[in-house]
Amino acid sequence: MTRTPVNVTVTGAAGQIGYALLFRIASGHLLGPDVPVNLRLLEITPALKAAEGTAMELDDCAFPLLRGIQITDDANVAFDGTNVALLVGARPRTKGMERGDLLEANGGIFKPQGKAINDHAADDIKVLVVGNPANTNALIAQAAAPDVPAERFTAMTRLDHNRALTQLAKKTNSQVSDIKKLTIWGNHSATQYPDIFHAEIAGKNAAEVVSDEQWLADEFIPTVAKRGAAIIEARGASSAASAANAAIDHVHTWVNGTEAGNWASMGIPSDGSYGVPEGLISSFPVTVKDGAYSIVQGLEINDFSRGRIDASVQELAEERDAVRGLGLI
Ligand SMILES: NC(=O)c1ccc[n+]([C@@H]2O[C@H](COP(=O)([O-])OP(=O)(O)OC[C@H]3O[C@@H](n4cnc5c(N)ncnc54)[C@H](O)[C@@H]3O)[C@@H](O)[C@H]2O)c1
Ligand SMILES: O=C(O)C[C@H](O)C(=O)O
Repeated sequence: MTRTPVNVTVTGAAGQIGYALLFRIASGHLLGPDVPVNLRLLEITPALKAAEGTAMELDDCAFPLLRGIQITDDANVAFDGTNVALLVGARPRTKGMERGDLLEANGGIFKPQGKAINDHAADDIKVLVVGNPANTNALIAQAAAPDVPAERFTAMTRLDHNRALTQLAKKTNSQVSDIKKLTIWGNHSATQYPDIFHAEIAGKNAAEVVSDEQWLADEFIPTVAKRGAAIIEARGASSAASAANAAIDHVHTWVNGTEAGNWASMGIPSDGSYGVPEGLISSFPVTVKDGAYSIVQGLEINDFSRGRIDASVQELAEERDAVRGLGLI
């Protein structure tokens, strides 16, 4: 049976994450090896030519699953009938730019894109926001799309999750595949909290295996939370291939589900669980079944974790208040 192609829109398609992402979508890593895709590339007008260059290379790969590529600078066209939207293009913070300026500049991008999704996307639309500040950009887009169920707007903390897996595996001389139930809580920022208290390494409690609170507080958490800045320092550019990989993981999990006995971290609109105010787009542990995620319930949060979750959530609340003050939500 021939399957109907899934429409996947990527914004910022000519950027560095776009370049690392598009080829993996087209080769079947996003949705599965038997799912054909149509790609829609949204860029600003001056970057259309670069996007055309990437599309030429996609053509030259002769990917059997790639059924079409459309390039546009019009969000209404880019999101028409879209099933999966990866919002990567964002305004980076430049020298002298205050946080409020950054939020306002991104509001100018994510508000119209949210509206275009609201007006044109397919009923089953799933949105992943990668462009920073990802959680609050997702909130802006979601607020501009009142006809789309709020839970379809998510923000990426899977890169943080993957970073934490590797740091923990290195510390414990284990394999990343042995580690389950790790959680990123809060914002995709330096305040995020990677939590190993419920994680398991080959079936044993990770915090007990590590048994080193100083390493946790002084090395593990700051290494994971500040990894983006460390990559920028080392590469002279922000993480791209690992960010694209995490975007693939996030959507793949959302569409295909979590494995039994494990969960993933996703930035999602809070339902009030774990004391996170309802509506904030915060990272939680989630399981996914049949294309829908649920927050893992009933985890005991110790004092060490509580203070850190609260601090990151407080930052999210401040960002929400700032964009509310700017009339963006
Ligand atoms: N959530 C995460 O874990 C994570 C990780 C890494 C990077 N990021 C963020 O992802 C974003 C993109 O990173 P990059 O390295 O690809 O940046 P980049 O500067 O290489 O590319 C961004 C692209 O977005 C385009 N763009 C700008 N405004 C647009 C608009 N209105 N519509 C469509 N396209 C638009 C630009 O023309 C550019 O081609 C940044 O905000 C970065 O901070 C997030
Ligand atoms: O682009 C950045 O500021 C860093 C990025 O969010 C990352 O975590 O690598």
